[in-house]
Amino acid sequence: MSAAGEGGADAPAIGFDGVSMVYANGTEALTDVSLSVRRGEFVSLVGPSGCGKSTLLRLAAGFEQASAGSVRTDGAALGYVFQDATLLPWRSVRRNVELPGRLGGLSAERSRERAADAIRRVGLEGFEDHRPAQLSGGMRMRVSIARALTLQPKLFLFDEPFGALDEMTRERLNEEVASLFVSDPFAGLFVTHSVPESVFMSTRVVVLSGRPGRVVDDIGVPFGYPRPPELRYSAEFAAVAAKVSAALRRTGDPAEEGVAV
Ligand SMILES: Nc1ncnc2c1ncn2[C@@H]1O[C@H](COP(=O)(O)OP(=O)(O)OP(=O)(O)O)[C@@H](O)[C@H]1O
Repeated sequence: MSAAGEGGADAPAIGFDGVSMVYANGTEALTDVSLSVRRGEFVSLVGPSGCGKSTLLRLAAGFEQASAGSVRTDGAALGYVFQDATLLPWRSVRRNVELPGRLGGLSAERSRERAADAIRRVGLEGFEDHRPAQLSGGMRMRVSIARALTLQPKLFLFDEPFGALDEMTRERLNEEVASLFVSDPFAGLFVTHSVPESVFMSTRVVVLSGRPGRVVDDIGVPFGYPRPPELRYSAEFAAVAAKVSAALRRTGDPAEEGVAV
């Protein structure tokens, strides 16, 4: 059972309480997950492949209904960035980014303004008239982030958005998303298979067990923002990453081998 759009001024942007999820074919994806994320918190979800990370995001977005427990949001605007940029190939960058505003009933002028602002925030000024095929993978992902930004999300869901990118591009995009978070703190829920990425981005890293996923650890990351790129090479950073890796090892699932450390 789930209920969305409830809670007072101090309510978390997203709260899972005792959530279990069994798909119609009988696959048990999640069991008894309780977790909440407030604005100003950036929470990464890590865990073995197939442990239900994407399922949690889909529940947060209301794309799926939990089989048990409750999923509550504070009703504020939500942004979702998928693993693939999922752009319309025949539309320009500008027209891709304008799309959610138009579909959401904004005027053409307001959609244009929001799109221009979002394109500037992700550093794609000058590429407005390009089509997706004319962009690099990293730029396509920036378009996808800009498209979500036009909704002015207070809850931002990221489903392993940078997994397909090379390391340098991925690190740059990590820094850019972190700076979007600093400039207008949303509640972030970020799925990744990369331990360093989870630590670099987050205020907390939540570790899920193998399927059916349940929370096995919730590790605070004691660094402020903005985070300099060199942070990744510090002893303090390595210590937090080691904690996350150790928690993943405790999940005892062979799929954990797929987790980059
Ligand atoms: N619509 C669906 N119907 C049935 N089973 C599903 C459905 N969606 C996901 N599953 C199953 O639920 C489990 C959890 O899937 P989910 O995609 O949430 O895991 P994940 O942790 O995000 O995986 P990965 O890390 O590999 O992306 C998997 O076993 C998957 O096959």
